[in-house]
Amino acid sequence: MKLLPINNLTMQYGLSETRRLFDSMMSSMSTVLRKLTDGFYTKKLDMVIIGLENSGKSTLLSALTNGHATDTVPTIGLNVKVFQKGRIQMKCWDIGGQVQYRSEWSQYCKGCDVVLFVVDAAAPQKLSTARKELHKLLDGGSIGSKPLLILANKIDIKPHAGESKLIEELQLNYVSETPWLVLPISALHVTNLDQVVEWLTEQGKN
Ligand SMILES: Nc1nc2c(ncn2[C@@H]2O[C@H](COP(=O)(O)OP(=O)(O)OP(=O)(O)O)[C@@H](O)[C@H]2O)c(=O)[nH]1
Ligand SMILES: [Mg+2]
Repeated sequence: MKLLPINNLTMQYGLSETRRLFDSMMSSMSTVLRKLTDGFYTKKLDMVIIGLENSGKSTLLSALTNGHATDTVPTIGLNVKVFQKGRIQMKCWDIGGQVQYRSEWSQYCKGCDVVLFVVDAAAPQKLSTARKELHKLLDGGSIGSKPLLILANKIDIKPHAGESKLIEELQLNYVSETPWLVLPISALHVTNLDQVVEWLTEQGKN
């Protein structure tokens, strides 16, 4: 197409038609530019959610993606979901917590950028098993220096273990190579999930 100067266009098409052509050209250019810059700024973050069965992993994932919890059934194998938070595209692997799926955890930890470990803070009798499973991954080098977020879930149930009890029960004070943080949440009631998103977004920027 031959490009004509604006005054030639005006003579050929009239003022209002020239204006319409000009506006549509500018709008196409800005769409192209926006697509280019969006692609440039969007970052990707791969995460895995692990933890014992019934700790609330799938509830957490549904609350993160939908903004509210939905009914869950025990996960057979795994679920995967992709969702966007700000400029970060997050891909989340939610692996079943029953004994037969735990051997898969280490592979997914190795393949992801960050690890979310969910514990049922209202079930203190399960904390020693959670500790053994977590330390198996830490000692085996599957997490290494990847950021680890420990989510103390079900804080809506009373009583529940507080942060210092969890740190002690999970023996987190001995963990030095892996940067870790404990956050109390209720996936069911969407309590403190804004802090989870904030932490994830921060990791996605790095
Ligand atoms: N009270 C309470 N219940 C919760 C919370 N989060 C999850 N639950 C309940 O805990 C049960 C198990 O939740 P899931 O999300 O399916 O647990 P999961 O960790 O994915 O379990 P697996 O898939 O078997 O490993 C469900 O009945 C949830 O409604 C919470 O914050 N508070
Ligand atoms: Mg599940």
